[in-house]
Amino acid sequence: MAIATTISLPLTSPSSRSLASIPSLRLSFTSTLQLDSLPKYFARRRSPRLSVSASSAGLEVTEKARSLSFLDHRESGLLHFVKYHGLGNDFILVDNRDSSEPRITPEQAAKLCDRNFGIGADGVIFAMPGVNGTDYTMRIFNSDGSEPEMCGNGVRCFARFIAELENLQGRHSFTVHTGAGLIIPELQDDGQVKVDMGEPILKATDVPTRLTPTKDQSVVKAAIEVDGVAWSVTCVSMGNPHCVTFGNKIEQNLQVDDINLAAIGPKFEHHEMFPARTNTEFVQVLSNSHLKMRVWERGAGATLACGTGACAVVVAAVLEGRAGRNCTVDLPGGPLQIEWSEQDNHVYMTGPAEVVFYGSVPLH
Ligand SMILES: N[C@@H](CCC[C@H](N)C(=O)O)C(=O)O
Repeated sequence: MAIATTISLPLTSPSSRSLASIPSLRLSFTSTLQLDSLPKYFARRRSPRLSVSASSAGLEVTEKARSLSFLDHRESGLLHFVKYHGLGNDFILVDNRDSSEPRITPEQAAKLCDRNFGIGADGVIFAMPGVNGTDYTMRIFNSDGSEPEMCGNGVRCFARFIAELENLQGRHSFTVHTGAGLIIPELQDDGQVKVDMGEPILKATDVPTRLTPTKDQSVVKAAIEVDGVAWSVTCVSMGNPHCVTFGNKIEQNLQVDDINLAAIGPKFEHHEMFPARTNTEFVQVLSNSHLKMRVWERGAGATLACGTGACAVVVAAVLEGRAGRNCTVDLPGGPLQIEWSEQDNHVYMTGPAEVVFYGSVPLH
């Protein structure tokens, strides 16, 4: 995958004026001593810094020019980011390690996620200081500006982002506080990221769903009418709510390629049985260890992949007796390996995360 770096340039062409005469241009910058793969503004937290001044670059800058920096103004209104994707589920990653407040508002996030007027993404993810003894906190805004508790593909991207930002000193794993509790990603030698996604939540009121529990306190193979059709669903929370279906009254075994997601997805998402809205997974069983799914995400619509969704799908498949605890889940963007461990009841997700490009964007 080619990596493009977006470079912010002054609006005035330097060719028409000498560099030093541009009053707003400040020519000092900092750079890390190590050869970083991220641009200079994503400095490693613990790296010593080397200051390169304007004079060492062979250019003169007046005091006045220093105090009236055009780039300073531009910089202060810029958001530096790295775009990542996990199987086509794409995110704008923001280095927010110096503050527990997201650098941008939900409204700004929604604008940046717009695929025509913004950068284009399914969500914005903030890498923040850890709390309660964890190494980091991850927060995320969906592309509609709502804030989910967790994001599976996002946390793999987050892990790769942190590994670029920080000197992990040989560590391959760290702890991440999320709205879904403690999440532990582990960077593997082959570049994939394995994530301990914690325990699934099955109690109906905690998912949350208003559907009447069918088994203990959980909703397994329950009937729900959506758009005039009786669907069979299992509700699972991976910190965020999921409604998993393998079929309905008309089609007991779904052929997921035939589903009109844009039509049916929003009807599930906003159904009165889901007070916090829901993500919905439509699943086809290919074998005892191989599932195929498409997803309609709460706050983001149809996406190419959903990590928490794939985890919920395997939990639902086990509860419905349709598959074993170790599955390959095919999503439109590619496969994820999911295991629901019998030993610790945790769900483990393994999959890729890739850099797409670096950039800076003015904030409005
Ligand atoms: N794509 C994500 C899930 C993102 C959050 C979701 N849209 C929600 O609102 O719960 C994943 O990979 O898990």
